[in-house]
Amino acid sequence: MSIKDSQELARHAASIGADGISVISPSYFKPINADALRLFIKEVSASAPDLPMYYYHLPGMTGVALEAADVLNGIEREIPSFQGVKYSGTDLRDLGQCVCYSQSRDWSVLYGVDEQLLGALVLGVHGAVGSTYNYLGHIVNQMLSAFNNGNHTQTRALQFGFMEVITFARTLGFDVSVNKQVMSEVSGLPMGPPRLPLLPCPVSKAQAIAQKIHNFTQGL
Ligand SMILES: CC(=O)N[C@@H]([C@@H](O)[C@H](O)[C@H](O)CO)[C@@H](O)CC(=O)C(=O)O
Repeated sequence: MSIKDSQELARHAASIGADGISVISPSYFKPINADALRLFIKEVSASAPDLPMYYYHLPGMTGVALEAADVLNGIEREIPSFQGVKYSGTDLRDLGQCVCYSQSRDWSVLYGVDEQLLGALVLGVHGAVGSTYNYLGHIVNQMLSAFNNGNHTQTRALQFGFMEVITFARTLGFDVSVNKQVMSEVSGLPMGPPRLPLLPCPVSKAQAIAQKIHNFTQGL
């Protein structure tokens, strides 16, 4: 996504009354350091200065593995509307530093690696946004309740269930198109094909994953 496209989308979000905006790193021409990425986020934010801004850290997709904690460092001085980060990386030390930095600034840190949410909860994240919650949302809610009630045994058991489902899906090949087909299988609502270059997922693959999800949720 170019800076001009991002700014246009930010202006559009403001014009339709959105509650906030979120920016991922550009992934074709990549920022060479955290300062460059912070400047990019600042320029996008300037197109919608009244909207809360979140940095969406998604290194697996963008290929930009800069530490999110470095991006956050001092960002409030450049972007007054900055409100937090969605962290979809697996580096729990970097995540922990983001949570630590956010505490005194009253920002939100949301976690996005569903198979290791528990580690992030222990570090103090404020919420979770993940693709598997499209069909396992009621289970992650149970997990959050168990965690908040101090029931470590149940929290772990539910996290292990997520791990088992996602590991199984990965052995078959798990990407956005597979996930979309799994959503169709689980919900019964046809979601349609993915956009190119993603290819449609064979129905049998999605059905096998949906069966695994069924076994997990029925076994609780
Ligand atoms: C790289 C990726 O797609 N991560 C997912 C996870 O929910 C992920 O699918 C899940 O943890 C399984 O690995 C989300 O963090 C990202 C996501 O849902 C999105 O941006 O649409």
